[in-house]
Parts: sequence; C-alpha cells; structure tokens
Amino acid sequence: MKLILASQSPRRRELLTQIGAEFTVQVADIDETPLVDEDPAAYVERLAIEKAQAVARLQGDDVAVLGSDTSVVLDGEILGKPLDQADAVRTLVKLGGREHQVLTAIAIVTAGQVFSRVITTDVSMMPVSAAQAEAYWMTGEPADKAGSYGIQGKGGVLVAGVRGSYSAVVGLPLHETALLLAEAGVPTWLTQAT
Ligand SMILES: Cc1cn([C@H]2C[C@H](O)[C@@H](COP(=O)(O)OP(=O)(O)OP(=O)(O)O)O2)c(=O)[nH]c1=O
Repeated sequence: MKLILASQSPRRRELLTQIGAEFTVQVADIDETPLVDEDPAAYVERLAIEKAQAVARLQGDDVAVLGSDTSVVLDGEILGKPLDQADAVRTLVKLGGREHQVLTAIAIVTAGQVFSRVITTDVSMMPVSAAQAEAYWMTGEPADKAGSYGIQGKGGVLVAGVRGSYSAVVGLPLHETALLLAEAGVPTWLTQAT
C-alpha cells in the first residue's frame, strides 16, 4: 500500500523517515479553527483526520494517508501557533513554571477506513520572564510551533521535564505511529522484522 504524509512539517517528514516507511508528501490545507467549546483531544483528532481526508479524497484505492496535529493545552485551553510576537511572549510566560499537556493526534485514512489515536505528553517548563520570552522569539523558533516553543531546538532549554512521548511533542509519536501504520497494513521496519 502506498503511503502519503499529509503535512507541510519538515519535522514530521524526518520522524516518519525514522519509522522506516516509504512515503511521499502532499500538503493538506484545512481550516484549523476550533469549534465552540471543542474538547482539546477531540479537536486534535478531528484535525488529524481532516488533514488526511483532504489528501485521501484526491487519491485512488490502495493508498493510506497519514495526517497529524499537535496542540499545547494549559488548564484545558488550546494554545496553537502564535499570531505574533506579543502572543508568543504571553503564551511562554503563561507556560513558565507550570506543567502543560502536548496533545498529538495521528490519523490514517485508507479507501475504506479511518484509524486514529491521541497521544498526551506532560511537559513542565521553567519560569520564563518576558525578557527571556522576547529573546527566544528572536531566535525565530516559536513562529510556526504550537505553544510557541520547539523542544527540539533552543526551546529545549526551557523544558524542565517530559513525561510521555518526546517525539509526539516534536510532531509525530514514533512508537504509536508505527503501531497505527501496522494496523492499517502499511509496512515499517518493525513489521518487516516480525
Ligand atoms: C510543542 C512543539 C510543537 N512543535 C510543532 C509540531 C507541529 O509541526 C507544530 C504544530 O502545528 P500543526 O498544525 O500540528 O502542524 P504543522 O502546521 O506544522 O504541519 P501540518 O499541519 O501540515 O502537518 O508545532 C514542535 O516542533 N516542537 C514542539 O516542542
């Protein structure tokens, strides 16, 4: 079965390569506005499915499309990508000194089925001053990332602890994605070995 990654994210491309699946990439452009009172887990799952479906719609049979979404959640509030510098600084100061959840959903859409999972990781961040948040904004990292930070870059300095899947925070959980691909019948190095 042919696999397509429905994502513009270079990080997801790298992580899927680590899983050892052969794939091509097609970008899905969907509206990422949360519904009124939408539960964060339901939100990320819906988006992952919609991204995969947007690409699957244009394909024939014998194709599996993988979509994914990552959001940062603090006290039940969804914190997506920052609108601008002020928004990023506000978000980082708010996350500072606290534990938040990173929710990553993965969805695989085939001709007849939808497989999906939501993975939650707890991340604790050191206290962050406005000046530190501004300095971090200047690195260019926060702009395209949920919660305005990247754990895999300079933002890793702000992270005091992680409980759960590190790769899910970066954008694609290696373990759970490999298992879901196996369920959908897409070979990876893991299934090829069993
Ligand atoms: C919290 C966190 C998020 N992120 C990234 C992962 C996602 O790419 C991004 C959240 O935005 P998403 O909307 O999940 O993904 P995307 O727009 O980058 O790509 P696509 O929708 O096409 O798949 O934030 C990090 O890279 N590091 C982190 O530590």
